[in-house]
Amino acid sequence: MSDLDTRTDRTTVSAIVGILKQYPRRSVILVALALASGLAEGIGLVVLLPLLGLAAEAETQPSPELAAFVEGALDVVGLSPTLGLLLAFMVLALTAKAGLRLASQWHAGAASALAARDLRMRLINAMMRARWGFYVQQPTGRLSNAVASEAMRASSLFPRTTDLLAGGFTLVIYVGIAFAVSWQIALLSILLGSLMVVSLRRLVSIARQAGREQTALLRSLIARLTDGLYAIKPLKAMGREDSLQPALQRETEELNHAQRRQVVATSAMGVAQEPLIAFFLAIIAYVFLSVLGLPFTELLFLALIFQRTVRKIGGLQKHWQSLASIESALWSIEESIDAAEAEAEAPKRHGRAPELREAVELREVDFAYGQTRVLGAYNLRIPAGELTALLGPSGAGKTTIVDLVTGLYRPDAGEVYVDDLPLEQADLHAWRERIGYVPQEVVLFHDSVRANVAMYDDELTDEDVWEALEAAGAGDFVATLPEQLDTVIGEHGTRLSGGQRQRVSIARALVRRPQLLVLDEATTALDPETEQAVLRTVRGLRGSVTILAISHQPALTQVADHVHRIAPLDPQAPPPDATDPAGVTPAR
Ligand SMILES: Nc1ncnc2c1ncn2[C@@H]1O[C@H](COP(=O)(O)OP(=O)(O)OP(=O)(O)O)[C@@H](O)[C@H]1O
Repeated sequence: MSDLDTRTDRTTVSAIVGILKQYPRRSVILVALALASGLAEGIGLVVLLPLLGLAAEAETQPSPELAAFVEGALDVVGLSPTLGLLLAFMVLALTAKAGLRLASQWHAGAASALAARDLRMRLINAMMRARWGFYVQQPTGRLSNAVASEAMRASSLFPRTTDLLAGGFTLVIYVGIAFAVSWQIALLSILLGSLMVVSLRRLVSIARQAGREQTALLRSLIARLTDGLYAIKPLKAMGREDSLQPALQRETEELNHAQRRQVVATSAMGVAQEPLIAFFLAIIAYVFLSVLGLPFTELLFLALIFQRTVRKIGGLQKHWQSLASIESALWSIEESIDAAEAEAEAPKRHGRAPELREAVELREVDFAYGQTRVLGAYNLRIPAGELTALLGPSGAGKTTIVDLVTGLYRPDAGEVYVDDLPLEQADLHAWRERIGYVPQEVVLFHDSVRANVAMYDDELTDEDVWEALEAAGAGDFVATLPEQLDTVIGEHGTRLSGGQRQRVSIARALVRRPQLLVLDEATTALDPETEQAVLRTVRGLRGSVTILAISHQPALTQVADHVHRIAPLDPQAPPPDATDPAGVTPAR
């Protein structure tokens, strides 16, 4: 389950500290509210003392000093400790405590939503800035899961941390009161409370482990499901959807078990605390009444203090358990953010904006995917304003060349130049803004034709979109669609034919009038007539637009100004010399 389990710096404490440090102002407010509500609860308890004094003989008063302190405090403001006043005070204090808890929870809820938003935005921003290589390594479902479910689970660390702090403060106040009443009962509360924590600590680790398993399983399940849905058509067509099901079912079952274990551990914690506290109370009552012969009123108050203090200790353990069960969601989303940030490209507007006037050139470029060498000292010149065709068998490295030209990959050696500007020193974003790219696999959104062509660029008008559709040979069929530009084309454009999808994709590449148009097998799905029409349009763009086209189709070679043939590198062969292994054949 990756390094979620093994990184020793990732503890519940570091999760709490991390989240508090990230929101210092909100944390201070939350801590102050927690403190105030703890105080209010403490006051509610302390005014019980004179009440008991009123109810019983003064000498059986459990803590005469504390009672005298309350009476003195009331005296300062000119009030005497009557039954009505004390009861009113208690109700007021407990109401104030409830109000403060409400304010604290409201604030924690808002903070939690903020934390979820921030985690999501950090991941989304890091993903958008990441190199192409990052996406190649990631199942997309994992990232979707991080944005949707992990951010939500991780953000609830904030309110749970506040609950823990509030519980901690109240405990400190209770322990203080307990000491003021009787140091013996205070020590007993701490001792037996700690004993309870130690005996139930296994339930915390069960919840933590179950939380980790859920995080890992959700990650894997959503990634698998996303992949499966992407490929659902061939799976269905071949009756193979069932082959996907066992793994999905297994993970769903495991998720169910992990979730159940967490629920059982959480409820067992609450359930197990009660009898333990009752057992402790019974022993205390027996010892105090029968052995020490304490009056009942005193025992009542001491038992109340003991029970409240031990309950607070138990409450802290419950909050701790609840934090432990979700901390893995934070580690998982942080892991995705770190991975994306480690692959960050140079920031926008960094370097010189390339002006393509002469040519794009690959000079002595070496490139390998890990151990797979694809290009060795490769040279290619794509003259500005002309149509260059790149031919070669499958796997020869044509798409890799396109990815180097667009700066999606960096060469291992050699360089890509735009005129005389090495891409290394260029403003990559500005360069890509000048590129129109039609990928081998058409990727369309479940949205309107307009959105698919303009790609949500508000500066593009409907006229721009129609013009691009006409140029791509798509104007006629879009005009016949029921809602024309507003027609929603389905998931991945499934409501269109393959050729229609390809034309929409070409229109998308043309709509911003690129300087460099890259067509990666862009006309393969078109009938010969449409292909000819599109190629005529593409050819007509020469002069203002530089075109790099990859194709197996002879049609392209007939209209290209230059045809380059590339052969796959022999993995056994020594590194090639500086001559172009592909050979360069001017076609016209
Ligand atoms: N991300 C990657 N990781 C590892 N190897 C890769 C990766 N992408 C491509 N390759 C390998 O690099 C080689 C060149 O791939 P590339 O896609 O550039 O070929 P191509 O000429 O465009 O092929 P086709 O005509 O089939 O699209 C192939 O052997 C391929 O298996």
